[in-house]
Amino acid sequence: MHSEIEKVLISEEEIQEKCKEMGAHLTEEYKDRFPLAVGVLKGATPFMADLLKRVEIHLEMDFMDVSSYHGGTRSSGEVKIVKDLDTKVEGRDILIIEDIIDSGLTLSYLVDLFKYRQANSIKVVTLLDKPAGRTAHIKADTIGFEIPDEFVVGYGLDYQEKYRNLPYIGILKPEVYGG
Ligand SMILES: O=P(O)(O)OC[C@H]1O[C@H](OP(=O)(O)OP(=O)(O)O)[C@H](O)[C@@H]1O
Ligand code: HPA
Ligand SMILES: [Mg+2]
Repeated sequence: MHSEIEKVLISEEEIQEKCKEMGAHLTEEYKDRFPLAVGVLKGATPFMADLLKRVEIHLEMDFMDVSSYHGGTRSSGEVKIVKDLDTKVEGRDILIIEDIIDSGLTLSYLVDLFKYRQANSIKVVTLLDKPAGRTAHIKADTIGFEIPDEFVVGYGLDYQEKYRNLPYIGILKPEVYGG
């Protein structure tokens, strides 16, 4: 698996350090509240697990599965709900947890949905932001790393459902796409 990676963009240590930093920030931001942390399946799961271990307040966790890439390197432009939340959103402080914001279509879909469901507040924390990919006009409130316009894998991010279990963020060798 590692031999298919051309370059490590963000190391495991850098990710863990960032989770500590962002966790401390969220602890402060949500003190005296009971937010609903919404993990966006499947990509956000490693980040959500590491980040929330660093948040020192009570919170509730739930998951939503939306998909638009269907395993490939480009968004289909159509966001589909595969699994909805089990929790009521009305009146809640929603913290959306994402691995990456690229075109922004997934996030803008979710923010609109939670507004419609009458959340009290909606904030977004993302590990990666790829501003060059943006087509929807949307920004995260807390960003771990800004990355260049490259397709990345690892730490939840997939290519054809593979590489999610790498502990770092990397770029694939071009021949991996060619095959
Ligand atoms: O800003 P966007 O262009 O919408 O891209 C970001 C979204 O795309 C990926 O999910 P994907 O739809 O591939 O599902 P997955 O998490 O199951 O891989 C990623 O995990 C984000 O949720
Ligand atoms: O760069 C990416 N890699 C993997 N999945 C993605 N989904 C949006 N952008 C990406
Ligand atoms: Mg994906």
